[in-house]
Amino acid sequence: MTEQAGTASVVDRDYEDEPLRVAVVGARGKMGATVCAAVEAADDLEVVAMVDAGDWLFNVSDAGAEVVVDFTHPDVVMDNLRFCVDQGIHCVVGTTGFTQERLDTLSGWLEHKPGLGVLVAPNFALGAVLSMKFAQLAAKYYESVEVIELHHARKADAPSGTASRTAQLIAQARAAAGMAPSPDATTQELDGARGASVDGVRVHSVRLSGLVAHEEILFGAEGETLTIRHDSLDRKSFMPGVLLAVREVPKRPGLTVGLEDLLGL
Ligand SMILES: NC(=O)C1=CN([C@@H]2O[C@H](COP(=O)(O)OP(=O)(O)OC[C@H]3O[C@@H](n4cnc5c(N)ncnc54)[C@H](OP(=O)(O)O)[C@@H]3O)[C@@H](O)[C@H]2O)C=CC1
Ligand SMILES: O=C(O)C1=N[C@H](C(=O)O)C[C@H](O)C1
Repeated sequence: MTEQAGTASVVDRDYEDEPLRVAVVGARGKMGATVCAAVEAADDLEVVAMVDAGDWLFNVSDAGAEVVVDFTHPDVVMDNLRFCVDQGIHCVVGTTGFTQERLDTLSGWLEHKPGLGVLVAPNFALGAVLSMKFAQLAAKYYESVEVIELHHARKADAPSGTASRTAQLIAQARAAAGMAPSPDATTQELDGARGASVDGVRVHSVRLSGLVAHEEILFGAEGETLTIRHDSLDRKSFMPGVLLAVREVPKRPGLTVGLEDLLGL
């Protein structure tokens, strides 16, 4: 992907009856291809550019895109966003790898672009967003918690962005409630057997052909357990959330993280 800073300002929309012009970056990937089909099928949206690895990113601005949807790779997404922000193009980002440092960098860029919106969501599936919310609610009632995420074998990153975010939200809820760490008497373990610690919450990653995207949040207390499970069985499950974000992001200046606000959660 070729990147070059531009100077265009945020596009003002005064032709509401025309379809919103959308560019998809990562368009030949599993998610990108599904997004292209979903956008094309929506009467109020149109795909004006499809860009993938090795393509010229200026195709996006040359095509007059108003919103870019990025489903690429954690290694390249910040460069893509830098370009889009410089060009004044709103962004919907599904690509994972967003640390707090990256989000802060993005917020800093947006301070210089009043009116420009970027939405970053670790998961666009309704059930995944609800699962995170339910987990936040349950967190303070259970002394034990662990997260298991299960994905297709071609996934680049582990743990998943959704599992990391889930663990962070649980950790915040536990800290706010003044809870001690989950009990764990392990003194001897094979490396990795207890998963990764995300803000003190254990996260386990399974990679298995045949799967799409799945997550279980396990809570435990004396004499009971609670399991919250979500399954994306098809990438179409992400599309209502992606399309909602595409329609909403031009109306939401600054950085929005997650779909919760858009869903009224
Ligand atoms: N937020 C959500 O709801 C969801 C998020 N995701 C995330 O989205 C991302 C993509 O997932 P997925 O579609 O499965 O991955 P894929 O590997 O199938 O697709 C990524 C595509 O991006 C291309 N690409 C790589 N670098 C660039 C670049 N610099 N510019 C443009 N295109 C580029 C890749 O090309 P090449 O293969 O040649 O490198 C590939 O075609 C991941 O981070 C994943 O975790 C996935 C599902 C849902
Ligand atoms: O790579 C995937 O497939 C997915 N990635 C996102 C993540 O890492 O959380 C969202 C979903 O789990 C599918």
